[in-house]
Formats: sequence, C-alpha cells, structure tokens
Amino acid sequence: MSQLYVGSEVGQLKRVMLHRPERALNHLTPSNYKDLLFDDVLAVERAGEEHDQFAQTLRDQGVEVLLLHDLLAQTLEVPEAKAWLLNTQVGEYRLGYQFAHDVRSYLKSLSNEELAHILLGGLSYIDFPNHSASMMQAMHERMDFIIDPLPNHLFTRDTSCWVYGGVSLNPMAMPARQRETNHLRAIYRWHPLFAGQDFITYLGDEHRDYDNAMVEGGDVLVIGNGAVLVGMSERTTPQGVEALARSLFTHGQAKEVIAINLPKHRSCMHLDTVMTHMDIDTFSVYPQVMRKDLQSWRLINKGNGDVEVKEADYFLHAIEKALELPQLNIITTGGDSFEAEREQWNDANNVLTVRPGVVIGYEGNVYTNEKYDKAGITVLPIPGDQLGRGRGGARCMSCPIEREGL
Ligand SMILES: NC(=O)NCCC[C@H](N)C(=O)O
Repeated sequence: MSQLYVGSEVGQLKRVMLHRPERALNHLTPSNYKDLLFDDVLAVERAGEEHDQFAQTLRDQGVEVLLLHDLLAQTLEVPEAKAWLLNTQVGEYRLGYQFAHDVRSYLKSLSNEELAHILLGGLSYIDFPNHSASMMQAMHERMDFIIDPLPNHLFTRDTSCWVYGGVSLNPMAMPARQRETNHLRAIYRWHPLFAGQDFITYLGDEHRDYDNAMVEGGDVLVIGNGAVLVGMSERTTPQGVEALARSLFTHGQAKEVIAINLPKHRSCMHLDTVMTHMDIDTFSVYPQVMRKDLQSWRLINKGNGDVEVKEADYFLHAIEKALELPQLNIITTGGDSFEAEREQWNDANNVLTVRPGVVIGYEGNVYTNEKYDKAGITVLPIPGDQLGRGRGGARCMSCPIEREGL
C-alpha cells in the first residue's frame, strides 16, 4: 500500500503537513483582518514560536513534519510547475495583460525560496520594485495588494484533505482562501514526494469553477472502518459532499459517508471546531450540536459509484453503527455554559489526535482539558494565544498525509 494513506482520525499519526506562519501575517492589519478571516492582528514572531512548539510536539511523538513553504519552494524547482503557478496565481484576467506580464517577469528574477514567500504571503505595490507601463500601478495605493496574502494557509487541514487512499483538493468557499488550493494542486502534481505516486485525487484536481460544490477539510473526519463523517457547515455544501462521496465510492475507498447539517455561523465554521475523534470510541463534542433534531444523512455506496441517501435518526447513532460500537464515549466542552462557549470559540474541541487517546490541544482551555484528563485522554498542551486568533486549533493547523487505520 502507498504510504500516502490516512486510515483514520486516531491511528498512529506518521506524517503531517504544517505551515509555519510567516510573511502573510505581516500583511494582516486592522483594516483587512476581517476580509482575511482572522479575528485580530497577530504578534508575528510570537505566532511563529508557538507554531514551532506545535511542530516540535509532533516530532517528539515520532511524527514527520513537512512544511508547506518548503514543499512549495521545491515544487517551483520543476519548470512546468513554476510556469503553471505563475500563470494561475498571477493571471492576465486578474492583473491585466501588461501588468501580469511585468509582475511575472519580476517574480521570475527571484529565487524559488523568495517566490514561495510571495505566493504564500502576498505582494503589495510598495514591495514591487519595477516600473510598469500598465494603468494598474498608477491606479493603486501603495498598500494595496498585487498578490493577496494567504494567512489561512496556516490551517493546512482545510485546503486539501487525505481520506483513505487519496486526497481531495478542496474547492474553498471563501474568496480569501480560494487561491490556496492551486498551491496544493501544484505540490501534489509535481513535487517529487507525490508525483507519480499511487494515490487518488477525489475532487478539485483541476483549476476551474466548481460552482456550488464546496468542501473544506475541517469538515471531513476519516472516522475509520470505511466511513467518513462530513459536516455541512458555514463552508461545505451538500453538493460538495455528494461530489466527494461519489468519488470515494467510485474509487472503492469508502462504504459510507455520514453528513450532518450544522448551524451556519463562524463559531461552527467547520465540523472539527465542534467535534473531533480522540480515541477509537471517544469523541470531543460541543454540546450545542448534540441536539437530536440536527438533520443527518447516510450516503451509502451501492457500487459503481451509485449513492443511496438515507435520512439518519441521530448522527451519533449513525457513527456507532458505522464503527460497529455499542456506544460512543462523548466528552463535552468543559466548564459551565459560559466557559464552554468561550472554550469552544478558542478551539477546545479542535484537538489533533496523535495516537489513540493522545491529543494535542491549546493549553488555555483549562476546563475542557481537565475533562479530557479525567476521561483518560492525554493532552499534550501547546500555546495558542496568537495562533488562536485565526480561529483554528491543532487539528485545523495540520494536514495528515500518513496515518494508520483503526
Ligand atoms: N478547520 C478549521 O476550522 N480551520 C480553521 C480555519 C480558520 C480560518 N481563519 C478560516 O476562517 O477559514
């Protein structure tokens, strides 16, 4: 079996992709952080240090950490990949014929390291050192962006997600994140770690308009036993879930997809902000989504890519059935209702499981972490004062590409 395989949420994690926040956070200001889907500006150095502690915690657990910046810079070494990225990320319809040409000429003069920094972190008109004869340069303010920064690359979970023997290259819901997917498309197509390897691309391989079929990886939980749990959240749509399910079934990678209709608001932007899998039978869940009237469906593989859709009575029962467990062990967010709401907002439920019963989570969520501890779950704490301002925790900040099954 290919090593590019994610068999579950809780089996031994072996290899993961992270993105150490860098240039894009320098471009995050009080005037743009909302459009860029952050809740504040960050102390950039401190955010980097917090991220280093996250990466080191993973390495200490024997997990190999790949960094997105390095993968992108190495992909740019491949001439075809570089040409494709420059054409798609710095396109003529985005910047105009003349200006796109001038910006690409400048970018080609840089090292691939510097180019990766700019593609990920953005380029403002102040940073562009050349004179262009286009109207664009004359018509923009110095702090406008030629290439928008992509600070949400920090959340590698969402842009692409591995499910059993393949990866979904996700059509992202928010304009601020849509260009991220092209970086992953190039990496999986051309980087020597992935090019020519035996894996499936379920969805989103092409750079095109996927219309309403949106999927973000924070909504996709590989719960094991041939099942996948997907949240239809602020971001992932039923059309996206159906497209993913069809592809999973056509490739014989899953027996069943359980889809949950989540509330559509920011604190619940992805399934993993309210629910994660911590041990074979144990989930962390925010109590407000444990309502029996939350709609859920089972999409069942009928063979040849055919999908049977059945309404489920209660999503937790559907999970028990899929995992062949008599009863799930649910740990809810800690503290009273106020504390639970605050800790959920600060990603107390968004933990990254390293192996069954061992998770990485933000140290500040004291009430929830205490509950995990009492339930026999080991929490490896990481700081998140700065990182948490992007509204994502350890699971959001990681894209497993190799993990054992149940
Ligand atoms: N899986 C996740 O919940 N990821 C967190 C994404 C946070 C990011 N600022 C966003 O709004 O997309």
